[in-house]
Amino acid sequence: MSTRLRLAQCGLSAGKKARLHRILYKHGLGNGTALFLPYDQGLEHGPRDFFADPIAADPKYIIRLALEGGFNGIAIQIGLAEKFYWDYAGEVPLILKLNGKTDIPSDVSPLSPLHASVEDAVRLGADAVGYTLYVGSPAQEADFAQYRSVRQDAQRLGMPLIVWAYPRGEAIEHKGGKDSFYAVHYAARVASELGADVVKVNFPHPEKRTAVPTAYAEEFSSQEAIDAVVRAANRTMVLISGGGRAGDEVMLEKAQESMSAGATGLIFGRNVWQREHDESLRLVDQLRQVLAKYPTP
Ligand SMILES: O=P(O)(O)OC[C@H]1O[C@](O)(COP(=O)(O)O)[C@@H](O)[C@@H]1O
Repeated sequence: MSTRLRLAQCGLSAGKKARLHRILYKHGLGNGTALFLPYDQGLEHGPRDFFADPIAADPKYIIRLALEGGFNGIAIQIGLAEKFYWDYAGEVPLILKLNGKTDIPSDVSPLSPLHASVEDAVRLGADAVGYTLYVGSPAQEADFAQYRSVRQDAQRLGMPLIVWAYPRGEAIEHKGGKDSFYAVHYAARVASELGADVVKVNFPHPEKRTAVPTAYAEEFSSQEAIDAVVRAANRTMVLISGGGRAGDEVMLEKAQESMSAGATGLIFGRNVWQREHDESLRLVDQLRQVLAKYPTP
């Protein structure tokens, strides 16, 4: 289904539609696909993520990289948005991440607390908000309740809601793991059931089959798995996460399979900025070439 059709059929408010239209058609390739730059890892993982290329610790450098690379948007936390986005407001869309946590506590029962609001996003000129939902966490009940208040605010204020649907916690570790096909497939469906406008998922790994429900125990190719994930999200647009550093070939194949499955786009962070500037732009250019093959005018 084309992005425009999705926007037309989803009963979105005019505010959500206008913002999504701006992100998808006025930035990036302008063809209905999206390439986002996530930069919340300083909170989620700590400064260790910047060791590979220390300049990446500088938020100004990253925002400029997003502009230079022709990204559709940059996802950052409130502190960086307030101190750094102002200089570039409107030049590259802002996705304000509303919740987040450190990785210092164990991942047994994760919950990502809120520290910004949809009102903050409106004030800062954001075109979308991001919420991390830990699908299957023992703290899921509190997470769902917190998510509900964000969804209602986003609905009221016409702000598109992007859900980082991340299977996490003790239970999923015993059922294939957080990036098994079973886990990612389920997460995509959960985000759609819970009213996300866009869902961001990890690329599924069908080979991770230990203790998964029997329906997932047979062999699936990675293309079959990502096809099913995008279908599971139905009218919710899908973005595929980058994950930790991997080879360029692996990343390009992931991009190709995701777009061919009908994903709206990619949200690659560490694989883009954990390297020298020219190398970052070279990978971005290759990713844009993949997106250019899947326009949804
Ligand atoms: O899988 P983890 O460790 O929770 O990673 C979370 C991080 O991954 C992202 O979702 C995507 O970024 P990357 O492309 O760097 O993986 C970030 O927004 C977030 O900080």
